[in-house]
Amino acid sequence: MADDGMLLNFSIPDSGILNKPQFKGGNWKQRQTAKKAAAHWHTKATERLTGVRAPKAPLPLSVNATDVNRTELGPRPERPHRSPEYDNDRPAKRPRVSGDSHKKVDDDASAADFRPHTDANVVKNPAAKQDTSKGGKQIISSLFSFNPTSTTQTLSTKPAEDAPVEPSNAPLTSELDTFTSLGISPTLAAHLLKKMDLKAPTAIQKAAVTQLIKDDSDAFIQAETGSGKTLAYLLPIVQRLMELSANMKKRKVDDSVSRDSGLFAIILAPTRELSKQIAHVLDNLLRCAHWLVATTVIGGEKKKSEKARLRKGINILVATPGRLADHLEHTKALDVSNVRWLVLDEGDRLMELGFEDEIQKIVGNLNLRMRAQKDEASRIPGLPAKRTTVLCSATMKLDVERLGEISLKDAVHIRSDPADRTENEGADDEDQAFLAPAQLKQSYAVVAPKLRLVSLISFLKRAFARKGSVMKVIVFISCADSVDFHFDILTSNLEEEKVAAKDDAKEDTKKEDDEEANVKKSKKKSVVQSDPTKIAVTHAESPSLSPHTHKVTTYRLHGSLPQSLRTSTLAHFTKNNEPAVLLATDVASRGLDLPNVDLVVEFDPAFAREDHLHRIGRTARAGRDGRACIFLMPGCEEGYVDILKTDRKDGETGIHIGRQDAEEILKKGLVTSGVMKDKTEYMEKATDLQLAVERWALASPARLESARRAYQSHVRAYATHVAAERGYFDIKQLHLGHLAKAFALRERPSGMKVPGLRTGAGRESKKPAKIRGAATGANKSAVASKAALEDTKVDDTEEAAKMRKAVRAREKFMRHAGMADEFNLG
Ligand SMILES: Nc1ncnc2c1ncn2[C@@H]1O[C@H](COP(=O)(O)OP(=O)(O)OP(=O)(O)O)[C@@H](O)[C@H]1O
Repeated sequence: MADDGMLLNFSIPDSGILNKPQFKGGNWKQRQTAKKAAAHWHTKATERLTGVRAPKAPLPLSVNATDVNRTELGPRPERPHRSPEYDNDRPAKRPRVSGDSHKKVDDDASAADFRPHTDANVVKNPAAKQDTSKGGKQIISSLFSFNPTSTTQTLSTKPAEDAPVEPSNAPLTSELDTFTSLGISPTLAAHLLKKMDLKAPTAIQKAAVTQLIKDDSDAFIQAETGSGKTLAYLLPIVQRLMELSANMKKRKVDDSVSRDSGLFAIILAPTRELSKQIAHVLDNLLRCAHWLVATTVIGGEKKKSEKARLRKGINILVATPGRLADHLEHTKALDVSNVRWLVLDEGDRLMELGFEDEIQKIVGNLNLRMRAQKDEASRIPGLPAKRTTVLCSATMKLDVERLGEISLKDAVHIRSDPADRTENEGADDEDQAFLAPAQLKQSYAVVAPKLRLVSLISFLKRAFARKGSVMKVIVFISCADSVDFHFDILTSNLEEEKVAAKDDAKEDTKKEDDEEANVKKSKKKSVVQSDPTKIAVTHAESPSLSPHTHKVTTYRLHGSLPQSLRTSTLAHFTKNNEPAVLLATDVASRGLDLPNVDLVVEFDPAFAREDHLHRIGRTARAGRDGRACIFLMPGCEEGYVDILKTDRKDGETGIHIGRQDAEEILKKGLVTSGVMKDKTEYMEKATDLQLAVERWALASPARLESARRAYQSHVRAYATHVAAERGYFDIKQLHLGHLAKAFALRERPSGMKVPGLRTGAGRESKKPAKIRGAATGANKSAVASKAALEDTKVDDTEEAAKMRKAVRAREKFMRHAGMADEFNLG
């Protein structure tokens, strides 16, 4: 019988066509797994039978009649098929067009990074994606996508000139310019030559020594960095005291000057480090006049032992203002009635750090004691009747004038003799003395925020690649937290992290959706290094910077470290004859004379142009060669190059400042073979490095906290550029999401919380009042400062007010960031 047209009409019972299996035995987990597997198999089998796709949850163990009948009505509209990876790969937001990304400054920035990847924007990291395996949302974005483009890229730069430049701060070369020709005694001159290896004076020494030996007028000394200002004021003081001693001997009034004869000279310096350095130069000088005794009183040292030294008798005192004012009030043994020389070194810095009150107190006290002594007529024979005050400062602006009013009377302005210097012809008169040394080779690197960290590592790797080419490097970073973070990164073994990252990448392609496995894997493979920010460690070998041939040591220095540690760190860095890099805040920018510094890197630009000149002045000292490179981000920061160019006039075009791009830095630093396998090799290496750094940070909560802290402090510091320069460093233009990547962070800026410290540094509405205020201020002043820069007629008082405002903002920032100690307030 033909069965054509015959209909089978049966329905499937509610209980399903397949029986629900019973699971017995094993533990709970095994039973659950078996149950799930059976359910899955059951569903698939039913689907095959009925042709209907079962809804995902809850999993039915049977298909009922209604579902079958539905097939007659037409299939239920199906959801589009989603691959298991779909959830991970799906962009969280509509992708923005490349180049837009830097415009939006909130924590959205991070989200903007995770967009569907294409070959064009992703090199290695398979898609910028959210990774939830480590708890909390993480954003793993590509390093090379959506970076802002340089605004000055197309402008051609003048090629570097090979013509040798005459050093501007070197000792004079004329045979007539000797120390004795300036009035220095043959004994002292011989000591300078034989014991200190100083053959001839520098231009500023010639001018200052001649003036200060011949008369007792007050003086204002202004000269460029590394030109020997310390000896310019120390030599005449020691010479005069040696003369005094010789005269006393001749007259047989007394044996000679000894430590009991009284305190004759005080030198005030803004920082403890600088005070110690001055004291060290002085001690070297006094080796030829052993009867003269010098000491230091500086903040951070034990007052009791300082008092004991003062009681024993002192002739020359080097001090920080706070500590000296304290001793004047509380140490009876400190008699200042014989003080005839007062030196205020780094005067602008003294004022910037708010030492005005202390200096006023000190000067008042000295005046009072001198007047009292006049009445007693007990003056040491030969001791000048008048006190000479010498003020050394980079600039003669603003607060320095005020300091001059407090301390100087009819001062002589001492600068390098123009006849000895052929440079600077076009420089304006006021700033003539404060310029970068002529022989210093300057450059700038345009690096997008995401690429900052890998670029820094590459830059340093390249610098130390060949043994002996670069011995010492100083990297300036805006705040202590950031110094700590970068120190931890550079002293960690990132290679091990890279291996772990590669293994993970392979595994990830196999089992991308297995979260549980990922968590276990990351726990197992994360190489747990020593915990960061162990305060006692201030130097360590840097595996990522050390080539096979030699080791590179990384140091850190900032004001939050205990004084003893700072002193020992500087001493270690100074004595180290092997390649070394010092990561430092501006605590190392002023006056410090660290030998053999070949290169200064301003990873974070200075808060003001003057600070920049002081920083780069740590190299190219006393006629030696030196290089300096400043990192700038694409966009408004690039305009800062114009400020750098006005530094020293060189014909009509200004100085030549070389330019480098991140791409070039990464290629040179990471592709060590020198020959790239393909065009993207450097990108792969940079991505590996970045992943290693991120993995390093994720390996311990302490590291993550240190990274967040560094990031937040960095953002805060960014808001404190001086008003006149805030147009170039506009916090509103700062891409916080991209910047977070340079701190190894995979979090949205708004989600960051650092225990006990700052809260949210991302979304504007969530910013702490401090940042909000600063950003708004920055915004307003950006307009004002741009106008100020354009308007050359801005008067001094207006500029002074702006500068004061900026200084106050910076002080506030320092206090807020727990950096009051940054400048060693004595
Ligand atoms: N006449 C000289 N001949 C050779 N070297 C000198 C001479 N005078 C000083 N120096 C060296 O020059 C270096 C810089 O000196 P110093 O620290 O006094 O400079 P400075 O002008 O105070 O710099 P800064 O403005 O950065 O504080 C020191 O290493 C010092 O030994």
